[in-house]
Amino acid sequence: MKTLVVFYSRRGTTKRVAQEIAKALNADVDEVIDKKPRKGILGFLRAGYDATRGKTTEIEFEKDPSKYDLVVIGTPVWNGRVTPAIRTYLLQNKDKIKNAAFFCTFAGRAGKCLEQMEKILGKKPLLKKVLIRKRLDEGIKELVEELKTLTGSTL
Ligand SMILES: Cc1cc2nc3c(=O)[nH]c(=O)nc-3n(C[C@H](O)[C@H](O)[C@H](O)COP(=O)(O)O)c2cc1C
Repeated sequence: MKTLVVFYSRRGTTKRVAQEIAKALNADVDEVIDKKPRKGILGFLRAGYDATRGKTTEIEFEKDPSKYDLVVIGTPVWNGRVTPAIRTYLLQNKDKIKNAAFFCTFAGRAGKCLEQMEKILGKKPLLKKVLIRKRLDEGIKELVEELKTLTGSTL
């Protein structure tokens, strides 16, 4: 059963989750790069604005999701929403994703991030998980267990 973990991360939190679950599941990892500058105060402000407006962006990634049975997709929450990078990834790859699982990392309010991802993909993910930053270790442990159950039984 081939699993790919795809993520976007501005500050490394979502990256850490993606790397740890990929290791635990023996899965491949692919980082989505947002070509728009997101660093500094201007980058931060633009990030929130673009997420709120539902903007797409220019992205780079390497792996072909159609080669996998399950694609786990992770994003930070920006203004209660999915990031432009993962919005764009989902739009570009929705026909190539057979089965999806979603997770997001956030500081205090996950908003409608995961619901947005589901809507963009156009089908129900097999699993949805929110991970609050202050209890990240706990969240990673739970997510790994849930994904192991999923990959052991459903696929
Ligand atoms: C532009 C911007 C908007 C954010 N909006 C929210 C939000 O609405 N709710 C929340 O809980 N956290 C919000 N955060 C915090 C991030 O979701 C959180 O720190 C996340 O874990 C960062 O992931 P990363 O380190 O992979 O970039 C926001 C962060 C940024 C940069």
